[in-house]
Amino acid sequence: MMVTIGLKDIIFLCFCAIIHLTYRRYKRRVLPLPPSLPGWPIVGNAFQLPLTYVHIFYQDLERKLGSKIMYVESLGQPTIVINDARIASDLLEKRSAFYSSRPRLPMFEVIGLTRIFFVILPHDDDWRNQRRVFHQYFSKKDLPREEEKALAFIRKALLPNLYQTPENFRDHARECIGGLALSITYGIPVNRNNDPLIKLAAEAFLAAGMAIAPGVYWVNKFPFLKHVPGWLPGTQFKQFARHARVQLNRIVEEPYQMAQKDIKDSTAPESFVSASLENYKNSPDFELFQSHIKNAASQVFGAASETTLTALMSFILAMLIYPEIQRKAQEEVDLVVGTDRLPDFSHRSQLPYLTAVLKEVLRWNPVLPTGVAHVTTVEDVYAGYYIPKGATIIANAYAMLHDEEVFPNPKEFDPDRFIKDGVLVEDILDPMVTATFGFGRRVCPGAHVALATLYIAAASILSMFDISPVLDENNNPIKVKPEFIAASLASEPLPFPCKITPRHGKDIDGLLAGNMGVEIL
Ligand code: HEM
Repeated sequence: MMVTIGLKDIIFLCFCAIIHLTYRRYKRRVLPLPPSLPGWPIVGNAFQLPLTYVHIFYQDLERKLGSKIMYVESLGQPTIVINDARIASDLLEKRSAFYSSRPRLPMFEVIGLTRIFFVILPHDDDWRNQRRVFHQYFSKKDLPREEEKALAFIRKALLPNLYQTPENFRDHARECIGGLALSITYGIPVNRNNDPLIKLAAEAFLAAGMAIAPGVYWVNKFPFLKHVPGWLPGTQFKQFARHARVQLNRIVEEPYQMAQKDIKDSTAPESFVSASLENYKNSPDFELFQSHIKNAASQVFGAASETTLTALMSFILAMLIYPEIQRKAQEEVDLVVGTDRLPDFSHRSQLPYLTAVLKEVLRWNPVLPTGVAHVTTVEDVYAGYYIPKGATIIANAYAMLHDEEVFPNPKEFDPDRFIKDGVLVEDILDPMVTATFGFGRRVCPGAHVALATLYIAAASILSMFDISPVLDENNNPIKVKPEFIAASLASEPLPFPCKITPRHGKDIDGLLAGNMGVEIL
């Protein structure tokens, strides 16, 4: 059927367009932006925004401006900061169709790898396809498969290593979590100690985390800096970017090629890569999906390692600083598990105090305190405020989880916020569900895997070891102040001394029988 458009229709369309444009201009002129710091002409607030502890700066800004939704601008780039979980949910979840893209990351452009990791992809088809591939494998109903692997890595790698060389606890935690991520993703053999891919990944993903973090690099604030020649003073970020490109390319390619070889040789156990390739092998778009699978795999490896490690290190730090809470959690584990077995996943639902401890770990030191920024794809109005199209949205998980009205005395580590008379309370914001893992369509799709890993690591450590302060030369315990990395996406605790010793009355050799001496997992 032919549709003819007459002059009347054209006039009507023009009329609608004029009304629409006038309304947009009206909104922009009449509606205020959210409360903001006064900025300078052209640069806006660029010089007022810090490069470190950005989440704390925005928490303080809330007090100055008296608002949990704020506006800052850097060289014309608008940013909306949200310090409240309900507002974040109203925008990032209820209006997720328009709040789910990602901002440009000039530092990643300098590195030259903007299309690989789907955490930084805009809200487009490549992102949709990679996220779909991810969900198909890591669905909640398949969690027992990941739990089994996590149990094996904790028992065969983390616990024996902590028993043999406890002073290297941070390296052991990194190797166990990294190895687990490598194994889940690629199914390739992993060395219990000094695996070269885990070492490479730690460096490469730290570099990626710094390139994504809202502070850290001036080029993310002043994108024109990426055109400045690398020989000029002050452009070390360009050398850093070259180095990061090589490392990130290697971490995308090397484990994937190893997995493919094992699949060809039929020696590969099931993994995200092998199952996903099998799943798409008859698809007419197989080649396209092969590249999605390779990229999504490096994303899984990266997203799972640094984050879960940060949560585990926060747990160890909290147990060190709050020994009475550690004792209470150990008593619960002993009561449920007994002293002659190791915890497994069947005990999880019977350990409410440990669950409260882990919620408090995620609240006390949010793993990604400023989350991962979203970006708006249309202009919008919220609570009478104008939200521009293309605005960066920072959902400040730290401010939400340290809100004094919800969590009195927020710097104190206190699991009793989440438990009353031995029962988990339900009428409080739950860090296992809200803020920690982000919001809306971009919410972390691996949260269930992360929580399972954190649970089994924490329960196993509590059941076997005491975490206590190192003694100084006068035999006095060294007091550790909780301090966290200032300039990265993940808030990893800074190195701290601590003693990890077998618990009195536990037959550690008996408990670990069959798990010791496994060098390749
Ligand atoms: C304690 C550990 C973890 C924390 C705190 C965490 C947190 C987050 C956060 C805040 C985001 C961004 C959400 C948003 O944009 O609103 C994210 C994204 C993501 N996470 Fe996690 N995560 C953790 C572990 C994991 C694990 C174990 C996996 C994989 C098995 C994973 C896979 C991903 C992926 C693939 C994305 C990108 C999602 C997208 O952009 O669509 N994460 N995570």
